[in-house]
Amino acid sequence: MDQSKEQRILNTVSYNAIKGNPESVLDCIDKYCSKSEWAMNVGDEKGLILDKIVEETNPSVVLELGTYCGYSAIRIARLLKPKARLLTIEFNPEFASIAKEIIEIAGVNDKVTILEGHSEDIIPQLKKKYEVEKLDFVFLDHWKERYAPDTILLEECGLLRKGSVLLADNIIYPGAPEFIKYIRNNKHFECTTFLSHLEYMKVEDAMEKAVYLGPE
Ligand SMILES: Cc1ccc(Cc2cc(O)c(O)c(C(=O)NC/C=C/[C@H]3O[C@@H](n4cnc5c(N)ncnc54)[C@H](O)[C@@H]3O)c2)cc1
Ligand SMILES: [Mg+2]
Repeated sequence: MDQSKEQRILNTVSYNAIKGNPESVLDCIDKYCSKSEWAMNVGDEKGLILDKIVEETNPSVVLELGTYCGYSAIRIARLLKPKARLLTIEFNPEFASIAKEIIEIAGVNDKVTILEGHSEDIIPQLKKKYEVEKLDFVFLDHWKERYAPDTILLEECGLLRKGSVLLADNIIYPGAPEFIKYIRNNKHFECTTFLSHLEYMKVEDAMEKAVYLGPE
């Protein structure tokens, strides 16, 4: 049976990237996905916006929804301070195992834990099972119609604190209209839109940053 695109991405990383060098893994994926096969990594252009917001926030505990091949997990983890950690949720077992290998090649596996399963099942377990108190930073990049319900779930589970930062990919393309409707007219969030482009394409896209202001 011929290989999947994600397996081919792992092959090119394993063959071409410098082991233990996260930048070289990111470059390798970006080159492959812009030259050979498009894939839904946040990419180099939106990646720079992600970098800046992660550096400004300097989070200790990060949650990512939608690991895919691990590109944004590596992007975030490489910027985290020594004790900080990233939990990333992925329900597709093939993607989870490919991401695990790519994250190991990048050398950031000591900071990253891949939680295999549906976000709606795992988020309620974060406090008790994964010893999370509060989330400092959440990157949303999974199915777009899950952005709003999962944001509500994070609030309900008491995982957000005053200043927690949510960053959502693709709010223009493919778009996350329910999430935008929910978050922008919500007095508990302070929103900012970062205009950019769809990864590896000339198509308009954007990321939405939403800072949680607290439950009152
Ligand atoms: C046809 C087409 C292709 C690409 C685009 C453009 C485009 C550009 C982008 O940057 C995109 O992020 C996307 C996009 O659709 N992303 C969805 C990403 C899902 C990943 O997350 C996983 N997952 C999905 N729901 C859950 C869930 N509840 N719990 C746990 N894991 C979940 C999946 O297992 C995948 O690993 C699309 C538009 C149209
Ligand atoms: Mg995306």
